[in-house]
Amino acid sequence: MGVAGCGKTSVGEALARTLGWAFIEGDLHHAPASIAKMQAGQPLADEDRWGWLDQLGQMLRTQAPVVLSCSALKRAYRERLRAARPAVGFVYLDIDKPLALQRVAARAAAHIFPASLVDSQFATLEPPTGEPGVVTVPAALPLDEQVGRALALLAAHPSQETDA
Ligand SMILES: Nc1ncnc2c1ncn2[C@@H]1O[C@H](COP(=O)(O)OP(=O)(O)OP(=O)(O)O)[C@@H](O)[C@H]1O
Ligand SMILES: O=C(O)[C@H](O)[C@@H](O)[C@H](O)[C@H](O)CO
Repeated sequence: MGVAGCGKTSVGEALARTLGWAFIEGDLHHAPASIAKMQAGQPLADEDRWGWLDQLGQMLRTQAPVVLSCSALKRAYRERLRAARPAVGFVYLDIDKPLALQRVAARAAAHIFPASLVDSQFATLEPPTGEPGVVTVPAALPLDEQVGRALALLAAHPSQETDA
């Protein structure tokens, strides 16, 4: 979990590969209207995200063990996923705004998400610090170290699946 550009896809895929688990790319399950909204430079609102979160929650419930990439920016969004799958764990990829902007701008031409929306991601973000079943991983660390830290969460909570 985390804002655009924090590394959800990169870390999630690498973690799933290491574990031999399936990987679900949360961005592929946004409604077409939500994709269009982001492409038009408008941030998603709660109403755009509830149905998407419920769909992802159902996938967590039925396809576990699995690694899912999902922004899950607000506590209420994470609670929605926890309600669907109580054993879910979260890998919070902690990134600062300059690095997120740099990463999102670098890939803007090939991606649904414009750099102009990065500010809104940080405005929406409620960091999960202090919530149970969360590991915070700096987004600037090398990938293999990030995977190692995510695995440590699973070692501490063996029944936990991971939402990167
Ligand atoms: N640990 C890392 N070190 C250096 N670069 C990274 C790291 N993780 C990801 N990146 C780079 O940052 C960019 C964004 O990564 P990625 O697409 O995985 O993030 P994301 O959170 O899934 O983004 P989004 O949700 O906006 O699609 C990519 O160009 C990726 O190669
Ligand atoms: O909740 C959201 O606002 C979205 O899920 C975004 O975070 C993006 O889809 C993603 O990060 C960009 O690729």
